[in-house]
Amino acid sequence: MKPFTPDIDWNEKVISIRGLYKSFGENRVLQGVDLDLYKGENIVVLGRSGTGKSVLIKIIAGLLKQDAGTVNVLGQEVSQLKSAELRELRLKVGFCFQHGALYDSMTVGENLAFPLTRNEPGMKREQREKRIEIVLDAVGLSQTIDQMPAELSGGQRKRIGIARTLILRPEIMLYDEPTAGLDPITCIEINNLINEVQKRFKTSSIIITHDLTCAKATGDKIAVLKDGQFIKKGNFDEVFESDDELIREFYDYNFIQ
Ligand SMILES: Nc1ncnc2c1ncn2[C@@H]1O[C@H](COP(=O)(O)OP(=O)(O)OP(=O)(O)O)[C@@H](O)[C@H]1O
Repeated sequence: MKPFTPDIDWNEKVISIRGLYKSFGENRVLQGVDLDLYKGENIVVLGRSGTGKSVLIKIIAGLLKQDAGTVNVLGQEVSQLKSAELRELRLKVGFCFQHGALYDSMTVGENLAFPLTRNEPGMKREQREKRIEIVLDAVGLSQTIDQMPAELSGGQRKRIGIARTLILRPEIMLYDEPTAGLDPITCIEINNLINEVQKRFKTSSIIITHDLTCAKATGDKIAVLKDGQFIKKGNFDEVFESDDELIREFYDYNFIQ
């Protein structure tokens, strides 16, 4: 299990969700979700494919609108924000997409510079280069600055995707399936990186996954999503020491298949 994280501030919630509902036509995806993320905490949202994990983080990032319920992020009610306010908030909420979402025609350095030139146009070139240096160092890939994304391995692309999110210095990181499609050793490296980012950049994170090894390594808390609701929350041992049939089923599914 992940060692105790001393830096969590239990007095400050950075995300607070109450009574969240979201359907697509007849497909009722989220049916009364409550969740609190504290400053400095990593929460893993665990659930099988199609349970609504991505929908949840897209609502948090203001990319989708809920049908009912409240989503408070860094003190602001996301659904009430005007588009300029939402843009401001999104700079503080970094979204790490499943496939890294890098631009194939740009070098790694250009991919990293892009969010800065777009969102902080007044920034001096040296400052931009310094920021790029810092995030590349943080993900351990300084040597790739002039490479094209096609020349990188899957794991390296994920790292650069994380660096590109970090470059705007977000307070919250949302990781969408960070270990999907990676071999077990690379998964461990990504899990370690997520924990290093938490420590070094003082971020609070929601990590969505169906990878129990990732959940165990990165989650200060695990929240298991099933049938549109969280059926269990707690640290890894609290969740998985349970005799609850739904939890056992999920555990067995991960380790047997
Ligand atoms: N924009 C959309 N329009 C219609 N249905 C959607 C939309 N986005 C998601 N859904 C549906 O919502 C459900 C949950 O999708 P979601 O992508 O959140 O699952 P997930 O838990 O992240 O799964 P996975 O682990 O496979 O990524 C699915 O049934 C999906 O088809």
